[in-house]
Amino acid sequence: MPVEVEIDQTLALSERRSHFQSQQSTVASRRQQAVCVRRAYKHYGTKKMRHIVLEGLNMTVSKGAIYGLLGASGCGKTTLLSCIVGRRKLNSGDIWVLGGKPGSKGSGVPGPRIGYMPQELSLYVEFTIRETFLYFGWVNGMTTEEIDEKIHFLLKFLQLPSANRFVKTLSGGQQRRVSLAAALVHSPELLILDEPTVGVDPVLRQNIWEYLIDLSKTKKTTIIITTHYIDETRQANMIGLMRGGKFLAEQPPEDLLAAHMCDTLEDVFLKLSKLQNQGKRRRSSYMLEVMGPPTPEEGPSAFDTTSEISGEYGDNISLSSKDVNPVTSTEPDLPPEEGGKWGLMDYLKFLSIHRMKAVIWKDFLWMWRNVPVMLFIIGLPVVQIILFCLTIGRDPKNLHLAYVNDELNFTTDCMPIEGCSYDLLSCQYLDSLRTRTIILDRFEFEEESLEAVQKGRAWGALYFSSNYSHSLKERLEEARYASELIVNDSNVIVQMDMSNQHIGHLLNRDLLMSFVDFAKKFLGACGINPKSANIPIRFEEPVYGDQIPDFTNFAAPGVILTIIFFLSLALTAGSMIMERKEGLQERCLVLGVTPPEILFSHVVTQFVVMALQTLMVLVFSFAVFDILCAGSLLWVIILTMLSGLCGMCFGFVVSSLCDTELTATYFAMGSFLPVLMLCGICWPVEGMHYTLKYVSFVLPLTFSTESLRAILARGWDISQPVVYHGFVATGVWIVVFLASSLMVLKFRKG
Ligand SMILES: Nc1ncnc2c1ncn2[C@@H]1O[C@H](COP(=O)(O)OP(=O)(O)OP(=O)(O)O)[C@@H](O)[C@H]1O
Repeated sequence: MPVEVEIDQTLALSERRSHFQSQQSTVASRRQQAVCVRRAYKHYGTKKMRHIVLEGLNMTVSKGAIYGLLGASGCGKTTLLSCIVGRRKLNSGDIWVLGGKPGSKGSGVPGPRIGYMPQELSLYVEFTIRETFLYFGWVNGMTTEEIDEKIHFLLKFLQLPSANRFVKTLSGGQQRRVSLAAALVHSPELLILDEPTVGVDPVLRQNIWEYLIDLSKTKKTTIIITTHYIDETRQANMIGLMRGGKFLAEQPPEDLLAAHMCDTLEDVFLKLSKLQNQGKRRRSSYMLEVMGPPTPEEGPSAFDTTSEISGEYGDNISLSSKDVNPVTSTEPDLPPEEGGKWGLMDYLKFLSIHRMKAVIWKDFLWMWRNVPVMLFIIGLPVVQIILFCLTIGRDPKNLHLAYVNDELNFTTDCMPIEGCSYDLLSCQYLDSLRTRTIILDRFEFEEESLEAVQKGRAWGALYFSSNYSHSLKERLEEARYASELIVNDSNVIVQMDMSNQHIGHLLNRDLLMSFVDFAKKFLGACGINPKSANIPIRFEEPVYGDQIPDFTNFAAPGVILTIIFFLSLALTAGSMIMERKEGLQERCLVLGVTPPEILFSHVVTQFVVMALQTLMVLVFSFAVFDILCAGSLLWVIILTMLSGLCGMCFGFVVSSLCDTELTATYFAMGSFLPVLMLCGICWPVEGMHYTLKYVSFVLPLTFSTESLRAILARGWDISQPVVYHGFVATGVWIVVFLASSLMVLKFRKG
């Protein structure tokens, strides 16, 4: 049957026209509605790959109405709801919610005027039911007594088990009911429920609907509900049928059924979808079908396309002017129409104590419920510092050196020699080498000892000629008259494997120092001043540090700061991304918790963890492994904690930029090595390519590492520029990271 005939049979032309003509509205009248959406346009993706989700959509939800938002999966319902609660922005078009523009100053949206049950569970499953209600109630400014009163009713009504049951131990359906209850707990003016009846048995589903109807009648609560059980929305006052981001219709259910002569709303949806597919549902043609042509008196402007009709713009048969609960003069004052821009002072003013308390309590409770995870997080830096102290900077021991000593027959060994003896000086030198934990492997021929080095069995080959002792004696006694042959034969010939810089340098040092030791001992025994064995440069006690500097002490400041910085980064980014992925952050933001409140509560809770990590790391570094600390421990603690705070703030940036743990991990890993290499942690900045030095100066750990090194090795205090530069630079980075993450959190909501 043709469409126009169908509709003619159900609604008289004059009646239909009256519905449409009453739709003319002004901004003032739109603001009187609970929700009013006009010409909403929203797309995702880039210009090339644009995915249009809402296309000129109009929607009107009267105060106190139950509005069923129906449509196939992916048609844009959740997107529309996110725009309504102020968590996404339209690309164009207008939305008024409870009289104000969502997200504008003074609109109260997002905020406790709204109760939002998202599609995902969005609950802390480690909490009990009561703790869940306490959290949502406190965020919304309720007292514990008020919440407890409400819990009793909600548990009974939603057939939930004991309030002390953990959410994770509930069935899927029970968990969704807890989520629904969390949206109801503070009795909001506008309830937005995204598929609240999934997994709920038919009897309970009917109870929920009855409760919603009661709420809308007695408390004038406006309810927008999406569901896949289309026919349950017969009980709604108004239905919006959405398809492909457009409204096929926006009418009371009984009118829809009557107009399309269907028994079920599913049939209506199917019928309208077919019409849309045939391209018939264009406003220009369909308006004529529904309303008839304008009379000569009305003129062509009667159906002016800019006039106000709810439903899909230019593509609807809305009768939404049928107010369910007409607005009366007793309505509360409307928020300012244009809220104005949020300034810094507004943010500070909106740091609410009760919300901060609730969020901080929630974060601590989460930690308490995840004790093994927290122990791991606190224990991890300890393991890392232990590994560092046990592995990095210690001198390699038991290195092999091959030698050939032609002063001896291969069958005879060096015998101990006491006193001033010029015999077998090679043996005396070798004894001195052995005291340095070097393993000496004797070979008969030079080729064999060289082969041992070539095959990697020894780090160097030493050769003593057959008249080594004699030549050395001659060289000492004849000095300037010593012949070339004498000088050559008195040398120990050394061929090293220098492929490993550290080991090569260490053995070179040991070979030289062992010779000095041997010479001193020998000269002393022969009544000559042993000091004459020293090279003629006298190294006095160093001003700072030890005569033989230790790589552990050099690397420790950078390593301590890196451990604390990156573990704080990981903890913060991880927990923020987890909250966002599970919809917990979104739910929090819809309730009016502001980004600064989320950040500050994370700072407070994670600061405690970071302080414990710092304490453990410092105890192990200085008390257990005796890393040099010549300066004040107080400055060390403050600087380390500041670096941890800086890492946390960097974690905020990472988590606000990355959507998944994987991208955050790549981000963190990608920044780890550059920081390690460029911040002077494992090699002095002075050795870098000069362009990289400038890069190094704008990285967060460069100044702090230098500062900590100066405190630990030189014992300097905060009055020294090198030291206070580290504190100032870290403070600046904290501010930069915090500000950047706040900006990203504010603007990155689609
Ligand atoms: N952040 C996003 N980026 C890109 N596309 C998105 C994003 N969010 C949603 N979409 C797309 O927009 C369309 C509408 O999604 P939306 O979640 O609003 O649908 P829906 O009607 O709520 O679906 P369902 O009933 O399955 O929840 C979908 O095609 C989805 O893939």
